[in-house]
Amino acid sequence: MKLLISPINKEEAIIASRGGADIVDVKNPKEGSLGANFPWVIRDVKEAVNGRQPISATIGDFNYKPGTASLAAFGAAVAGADYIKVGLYDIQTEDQAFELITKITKAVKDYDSTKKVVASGYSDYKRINSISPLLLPSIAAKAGADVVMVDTGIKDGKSTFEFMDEEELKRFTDLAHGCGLENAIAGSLKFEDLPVLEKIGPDIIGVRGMVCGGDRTNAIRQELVEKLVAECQA
Ligand SMILES: O=C[C@H](O)COP(=O)(O)O
Repeated sequence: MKLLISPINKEEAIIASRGGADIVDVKNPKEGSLGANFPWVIRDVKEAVNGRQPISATIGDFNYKPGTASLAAFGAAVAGADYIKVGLYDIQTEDQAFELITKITKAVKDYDSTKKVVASGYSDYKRINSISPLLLPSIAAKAGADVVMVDTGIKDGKSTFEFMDEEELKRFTDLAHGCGLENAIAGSLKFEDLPVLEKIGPDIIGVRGMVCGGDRTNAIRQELVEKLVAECQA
């Protein structure tokens, strides 16, 4: 399992990078679960990480605005993100999801076909009235994306495991792999979730709170990143 770690600024990005993250993920929690950060922050992080890891950047918890989303995705790609992540937040139908992901993918891949698009659903989709993440793999594959992800939409400390059990997360993983996509699982994951995550077998796990000592409003701690890297390699 690769480790995607979500710093909010350059200083935290350096800590995540030094600690051994596989992907350094730039986001802005003040603007939501997959809140977008500023282009200059993405650029700063890219420069600070200096090629040691790929950079990912979130473009927001989106509603059905394919034009706005594709322009944001293009901006994140130009700013240096290798992975461009969109959250399908206020998306109610499969057609809306398909169009949103298709346009984002076109915006990114026309610019640089090596960049990867990550389409994220939410494990707590029922409480935010979004579509089930289990619908995403086939839609994202048809739309040309590379990775499907699940995260929590509301960051109130409730974990993805409170909304989707091991069997559902395994189904999500198998569906993604069956469609030729990579998948990622995130959402207030804890160290004690690692054994079950190993069983589920996602390609990537995404964390912030876990490496901030349990409270994602605190800063990322290098020793916790190192501990996570060591436990994932054990
Ligand atoms: O992409 C990963 C998220 O930032 C996870 O954050 P969290 O572990 O605090 O829920």
